Amino acid sequence: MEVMTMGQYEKSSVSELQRKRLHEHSGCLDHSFKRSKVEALGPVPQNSGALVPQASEWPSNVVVARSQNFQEVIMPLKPSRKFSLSDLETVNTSSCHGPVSTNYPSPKTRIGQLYPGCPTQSHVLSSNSEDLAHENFVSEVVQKNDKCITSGNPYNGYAIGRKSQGKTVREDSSLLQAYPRKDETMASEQNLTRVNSIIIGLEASKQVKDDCGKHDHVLAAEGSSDLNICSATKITEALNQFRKISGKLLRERKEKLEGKGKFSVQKIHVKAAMLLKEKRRLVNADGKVIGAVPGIEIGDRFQSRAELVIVGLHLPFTGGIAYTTKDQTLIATSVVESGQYANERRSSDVLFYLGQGGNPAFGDKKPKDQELVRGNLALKNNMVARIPVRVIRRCKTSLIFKTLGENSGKKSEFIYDGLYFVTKFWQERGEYGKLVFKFELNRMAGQPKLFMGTVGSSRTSEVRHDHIVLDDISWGKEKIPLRAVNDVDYEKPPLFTYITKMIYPNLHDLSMPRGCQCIEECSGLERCSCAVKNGGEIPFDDNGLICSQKPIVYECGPSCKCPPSCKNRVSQHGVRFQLEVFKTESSEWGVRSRNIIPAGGFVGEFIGKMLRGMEAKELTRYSLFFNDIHVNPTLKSSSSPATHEDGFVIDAAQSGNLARFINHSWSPNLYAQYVLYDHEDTRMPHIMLFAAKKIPPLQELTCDYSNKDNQVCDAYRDIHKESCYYGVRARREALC
Ligand SMILES: C[S@@+](CC[C@H](N)C(=O)[O-])C[C@H]1O[C@@H](n2cnc3c(N)ncnc32)[C@H](O)[C@@H]1O
Repeated sequence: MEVMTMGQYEKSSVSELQRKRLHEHSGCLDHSFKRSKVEALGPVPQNSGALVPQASEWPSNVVVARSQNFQEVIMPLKPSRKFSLSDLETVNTSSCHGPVSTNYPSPKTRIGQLYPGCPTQSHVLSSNSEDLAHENFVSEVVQKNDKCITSGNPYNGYAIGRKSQGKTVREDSSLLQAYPRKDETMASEQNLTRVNSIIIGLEASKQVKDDCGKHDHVLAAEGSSDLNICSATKITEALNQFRKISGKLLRERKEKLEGKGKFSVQKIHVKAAMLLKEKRRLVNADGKVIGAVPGIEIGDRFQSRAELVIVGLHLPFTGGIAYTTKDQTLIATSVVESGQYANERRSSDVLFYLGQGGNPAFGDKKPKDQELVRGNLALKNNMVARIPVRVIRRCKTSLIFKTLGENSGKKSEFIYDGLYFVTKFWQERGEYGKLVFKFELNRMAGQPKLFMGTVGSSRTSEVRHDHIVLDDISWGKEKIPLRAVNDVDYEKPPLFTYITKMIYPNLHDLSMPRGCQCIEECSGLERCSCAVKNGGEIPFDDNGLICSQKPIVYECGPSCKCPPSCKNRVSQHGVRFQLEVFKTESSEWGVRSRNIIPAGGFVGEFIGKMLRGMEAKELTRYSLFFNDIHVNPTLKSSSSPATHEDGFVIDAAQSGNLARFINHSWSPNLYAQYVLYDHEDTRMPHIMLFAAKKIPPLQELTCDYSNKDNQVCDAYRDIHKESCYYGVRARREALC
């Protein structure tokens, strides 16, 4: 029944109440610490009075936490139960500071975050060894068998070490995430299992099970000496040095220019960073740290990209994806969400990250398709190996940094958001009409939430907190998940069966067209029979954008000899843009894209059940019928408007796809193009929707269903004329 402390506990700031609570826990506390038997893990600082008992005397089931002032509290754990964060709730950690002391939430309870996974037979000790004493909140987990010592900073995760011949060999690892703050997410056994498996994934070949008994969370990491210096103190020092040097260089440059002419602050930053590199003052200089960087916490803010380099969080000065080589495989270590590119946030935990390359605004002279190389390949490898990547977000800030003795007037800073898993990647058409890679990154569970103030996550807006009511309305049937967002109420879109191919009437004999004989890509030359049907041309450009509207476009089909990549196969490949269903202001559902859609870009097919008009007894709000006498000669002339009974109807009420949510507008940004490729019945072509003009992200996608250009028509064409969401009937904008 006693609270044990080490070192300065007598002078500790643990309150009476706290003592009492600790006291209550102390049933199984071993009192046998003896100063004479200290086995320090390094030189002991004067003021620490560190006591580290010999292994044989380590009490079982205790935990020692360290407070802000390096005061330790020993707390008992009940035998046979796992350590719980509540055991440490009372530790006095009233304030703290970190490498960039701007935005730390109260560290209360965090100090315990190191321990939840410790097996009960382990001891959790603090250490005041010199190198640890300079780090804030460092504690150590020491295993009883005298073989493994796990030490770490509860703010950063673990540093891993081993006990060898009575000496501690510090082999730090930055591979672990910090455990969550208790008040947000309790570190659970599940979390630990996950974290363990990450490490195992990362360091499988280095696992030191033999040394460490059965505790596979104790692993030797590579680059140990580098990682050792990754402490908060080292980081703070490096940052201070950097700010000093870059400040001096900036002042000199300003003086030289005497207020005239411009200079690049970024270049000066790079120069200052290089000077520090020469002095070997950079942290994680080789960029090999995968996972959390010791000494850096979620929420740490940095003033420039150069500072990310200085602290080893993200090494390239400009590139968005940092990667390293591990076992001869490229592995991404970090990405910066700069807000400059078409990255999108699905939520605060899900990021769609644009791959690198092919962007004329950034190095590449001409837009081109992105390739699966360098950072893109690395991110893919992270996905395959389930290796997390650090995410750093650029934030718009109201903070004015007062470095250099003056207001730098910074409008943005960089904030460390934590570790993310790459969960998916795909190709789509980018802003320049070229293929780009998109990676879906999901924030690892169990990390502290990011309190970021205002964060500019995308080029257009601040972080969006869309209320996602459904992750994927296609239930995995489309290549890209199509989420449903509802910021109006909590309703989900109406249920229907999602299909990706048309359902045709049973009786109808759909004959396959004769395909072209082109072995390679089709071209507009006469020998391509599909091009001939298209009037001697391929109706799509090299970027897959449709060149002009036609009564019918003939794409190459299943009986053509050309490859699937043929330029004359576009709409049959399905949805490429990141589309979503959303609740509109009129409380109906609509569709929009999270990407820019270039003019002529293919958006989707109106899919449903094809019915003979006569069979479609009632038209629903999800019915479209063909009303084009050029396409369907069986229809009557336009002077006597055709009804749906004359031809065919696509009904998407029961079974359909995303297009069933596209609304009508008199000023649409999409148009319907008839396309044939897998059958040749002109009475029931595919209805493919293409962008009539460049459509900015998040603008509602609309189509004119009023049979305006002898196209598709919905059952409500007359209603549209009277009551349309989009106001009075406007003059239709010219198609590009
Ligand atoms: C293909 S659905 C579009 C999705 C629909 N908004 C929903 O929530 O399911 C077409 C139906 O939506 C409604 N609608 C679409 N555009 C409209 C508009 N501009 N004005 C009024 N109603 C419209 C009509 O009821 C129409 O029949």
